[in-house]
Amino acid sequence: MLNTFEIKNYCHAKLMVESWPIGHSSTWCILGTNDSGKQELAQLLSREITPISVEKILLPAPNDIAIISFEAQQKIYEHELKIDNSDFIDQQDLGTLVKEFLPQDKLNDPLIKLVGLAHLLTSGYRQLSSGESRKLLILSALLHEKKMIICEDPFDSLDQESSQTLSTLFKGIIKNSNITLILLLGNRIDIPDWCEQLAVIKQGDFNVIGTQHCAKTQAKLDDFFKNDDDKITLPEQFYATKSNAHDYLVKLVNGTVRYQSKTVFQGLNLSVKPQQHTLITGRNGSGKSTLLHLITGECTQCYSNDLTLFGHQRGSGESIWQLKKDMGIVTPELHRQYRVNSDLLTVVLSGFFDSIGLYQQPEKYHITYAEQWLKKVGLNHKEKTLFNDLSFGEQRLALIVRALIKAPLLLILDEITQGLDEFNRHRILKIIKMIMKESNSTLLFVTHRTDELLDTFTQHIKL
Ligand SMILES: Nc1ncnc2c1ncn2[C@@H]1O[C@H](COP(=O)(O)OP(=O)(O)OP(=O)(O)O)[C@@H](O)[C@H]1O
Repeated sequence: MLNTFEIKNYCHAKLMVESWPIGHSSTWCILGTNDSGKQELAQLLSREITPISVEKILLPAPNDIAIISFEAQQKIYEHELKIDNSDFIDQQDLGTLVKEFLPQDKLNDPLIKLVGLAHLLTSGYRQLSSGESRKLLILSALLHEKKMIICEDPFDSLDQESSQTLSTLFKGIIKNSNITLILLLGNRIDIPDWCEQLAVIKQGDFNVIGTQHCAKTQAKLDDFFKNDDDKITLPEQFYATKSNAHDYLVKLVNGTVRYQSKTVFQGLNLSVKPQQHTLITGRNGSGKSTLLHLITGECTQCYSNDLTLFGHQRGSGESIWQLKKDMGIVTPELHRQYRVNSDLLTVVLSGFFDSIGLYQQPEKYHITYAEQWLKKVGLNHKEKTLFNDLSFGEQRLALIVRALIKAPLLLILDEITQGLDEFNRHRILKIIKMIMKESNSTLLFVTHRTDELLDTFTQHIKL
């Protein structure tokens, strides 16, 4: 007989589940805002947390459960950094290879090609783009035939085609297998139409609200996401941003980036004039982040390229730190790298000094600005919370504020809304739109989400 999964009267300091008849081979979407308890729910399912009391808990064995989330990706990345032996072996240590994440007897499985990872089997995990690493974890869970797959915001960081492929894949697999699929979502638009059951979680309180295609369920969902349209104004610094004295903020001529035998792009021309807000789109792995890393100096091939920033040719004396004074940067890479465990206020203040961690004494006005910004994104009550104790979405918000705080000439924003719930996403998009319309800052913006292709962008680069 097949097991049917169920939880009844589960009580934990941060989570309360009265009744959740999960069933078997079922599909669930659990909706909740950032820090609503979705993370704890995943930990409940994988038995990483222990309840104060529980009446009934029937779940697959922890080994039969896979959790795919930005937190899980971050943990793997940190592990990979720890085992990196590049300094000792005198060559680049690739770390764990993509193929080592997959069952060795299934390395020819057609699913690998279908999700676009076949050409990356011998790449190291750390070399993958954010979308590629997400696809790998999903693929690994499917090929390892986990009984339950819990996936947080599965479509965040996937390009349109990959999202479609994944959705079709999930739909087919669920129909023909014994997998129970639980999607933890922060945005209503991410609910796939094939998902049967919906539940919500708010401040740790979990409630089933019904089947998806039912008017009553939709009404409950609308009520859950009801929002008093909050009025946001830009801080004064944005109106005082100096304008750029040069014709171009960025000029890349015939740009090329290669890793060993792999060419990420070549012959790429990009010029961004002041106020020429630029949208960059393209498939996973097409080189969007690499292009931004050239500009931010993270990719050392900036020196072998004909690249001019704020009128300074790269490699002609101006240090990246001097150039970074005029840049505000948020990228998945920065989020991965921000591992100094300071409190939230300190993280935001570090934006004034372009540092990871804070090594300079901030002025009083810095602190006032930081507090004002935290209030604008609803995080003022958490200013003393350690960065690592914030949810992934809250960490992302903190890094966005860190980039905005000095009202820079150039804002480099790479998939910044990853992990944000729909309230926070719309709030950030509103701020971004105001910056484009009302200030002297110029945006370089990468996204996969079609509702983020704002009409305020004046240039669109497709890679
Ligand atoms: N250090 C490296 N060595 C080898 N390959 C790399 C390295 N860094 C990136 N790549 C590869 O270069 C390609 C482009 O990566 P990049 O992160 O720029 O893609 P992207 O367009 O931003 O993708 P996504 O939409 O998934 O974020 C990817 O296939 C990635 O695996």
